[in-house]
Amino acid sequence: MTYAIGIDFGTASGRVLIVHIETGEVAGMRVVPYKSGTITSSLADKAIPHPFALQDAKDYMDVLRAGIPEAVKKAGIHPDQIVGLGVDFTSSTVVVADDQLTPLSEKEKFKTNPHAYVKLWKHHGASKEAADMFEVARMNKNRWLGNYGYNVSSEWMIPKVMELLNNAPEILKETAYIMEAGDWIVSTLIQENVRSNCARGFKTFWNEEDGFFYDYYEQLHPKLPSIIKEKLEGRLVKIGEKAGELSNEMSKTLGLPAGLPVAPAIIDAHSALLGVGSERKNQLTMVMGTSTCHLMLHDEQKQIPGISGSVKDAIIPGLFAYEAGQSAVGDLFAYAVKQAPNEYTEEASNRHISVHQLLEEKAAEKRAGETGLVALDWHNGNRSVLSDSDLSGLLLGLTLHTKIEDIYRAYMEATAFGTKMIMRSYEDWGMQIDEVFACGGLPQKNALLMQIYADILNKPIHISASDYAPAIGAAILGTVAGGGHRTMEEAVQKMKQPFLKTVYPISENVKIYQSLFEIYHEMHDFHGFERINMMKRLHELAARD
Ligand SMILES: Nc1ncnc2c1ncn2[C@@H]1O[C@H](COP(=O)(O)OP(=O)(O)O)[C@@H](O)[C@H]1O
Ligand SMILES: O=C(CO)[C@@H](O)[C@@H](O)COP(=O)(O)O
Repeated sequence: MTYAIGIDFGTASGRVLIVHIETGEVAGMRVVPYKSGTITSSLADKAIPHPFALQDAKDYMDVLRAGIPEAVKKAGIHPDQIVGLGVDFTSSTVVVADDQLTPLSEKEKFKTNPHAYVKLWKHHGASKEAADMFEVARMNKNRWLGNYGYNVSSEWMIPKVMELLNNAPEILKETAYIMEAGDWIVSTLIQENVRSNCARGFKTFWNEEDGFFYDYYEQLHPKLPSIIKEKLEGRLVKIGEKAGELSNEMSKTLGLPAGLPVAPAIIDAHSALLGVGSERKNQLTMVMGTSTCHLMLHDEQKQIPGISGSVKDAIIPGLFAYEAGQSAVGDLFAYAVKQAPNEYTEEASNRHISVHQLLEEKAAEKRAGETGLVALDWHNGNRSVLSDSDLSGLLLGLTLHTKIEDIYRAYMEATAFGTKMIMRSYEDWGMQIDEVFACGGLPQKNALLMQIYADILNKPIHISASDYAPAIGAAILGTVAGGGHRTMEEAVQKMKQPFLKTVYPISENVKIYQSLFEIYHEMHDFHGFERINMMKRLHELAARD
């Protein structure tokens, strides 16, 4: 058996890869876009509230049903040659399901109820709940939040559970399981309610020693502890183990052997670390797509303010995985693309290139600093280092001569400045960064972007040759679950993807960007003033205890 299946569920599509377990070569692949995409305005003409970002779980099943048989066919292999299957998923992407694992959105009476649908990581309907949770922790000297950057994000699972409790009791009543979408897929494949330690550790305030923080939940809502017990529990499976075996029913649907070993789900960005082979400390990996996640590994746990968190064994057994992030990166560039004038869209269409590519080309004609613009990239809030989804973006320096490509460039620079803030936080807390890796959909699509990042971070950046590092990581987990390699380390060494190239900083640009970063920093501190002060106070308080 020489192949593994890795399935990466992103924000806009799912990607199924068939990967050779000795060489990491991708033998077959199928990308399946989600039919309903991200639902933000209405369900069957019924308007939904503004900050909602929903998906239909049916689209995930289509990725399996359409993607797996086609990827296997493209690879030209027999299903018996497959050793195991792994899944990675965006997170916290939350499914509510009945006791048969059927999502409640499939029930006729809930067809237009937004709370019955999948709540995507970027769903901001739980902002109030996240703020309330933060306040309760603050009143308790911040006791539970140290390993989560001293913050609560509305992107996480528990605020979303609280949102259901406050706004959708009718849904909660019929919900047997509240699940990470990754766990839901794996549970559906093996027909058993299982939960992976990766998303559970990062998104639900859980750790292996203490379990869930029930004393915290009690203070949030009297009903919350029992809801967590009833609907979030399930057999725990750790990264590097086997979750179970493909059920007979799913084997028929997917054309795969019954009993095929299935790995526990891993968060998409975390999986990418395995795919690029960044499995040691002192390496920073940027997974750049709709959003960016900044991952590191370390042998100690440090309570770094403003990051998304740190969890033991979440990526490589024995090491703490650290995550920080920016909640709008590709999305921010898409926002600029939408504002491009007709003449630009026509030019792009005549030349058979995307508007992104056209804007990149035009932006590359300007030198560093030439646009006179500095932007703050908080159009979808700030994930790190302030963790406040209500913060908004800024654009400074507009004139009547400013063109859309200037703004596009300013946004690229702003996201790189945001990454520099994150890098500084890691370094300030003794997490030395010797190497920077970039993967995800963006690095290969936009060469200017990566040069800007190298110049602003003032570090060489190794770019993965694969756009699909998370799916490779998932295939690595599938291989290990199926016994194709004995250890994670062995599987990573055999299956990791090569680098396409390394982009080096240009010293002239580095100097210019150092002064622009000072302006970005001032904008950051000015616009994030209240949040920064609150975090400083919390941190002092925690340090005194
Ligand atoms: N040439 C480009 N330059 C910059 N951003 C791009 C380009 N083409 C697409 N994008 C952005 O890439 C994002 C999708 O990234 P990708 O990694 O493919 O998906 P996901 O984040 O769902 O895993 C979208 O937000 C889109 O706006
Ligand atoms: O938040 C996380 C990981 O914790 C990501 O799943 C989320 O940023 C979505 O990632 P994508 O940009 O869709 O790849």
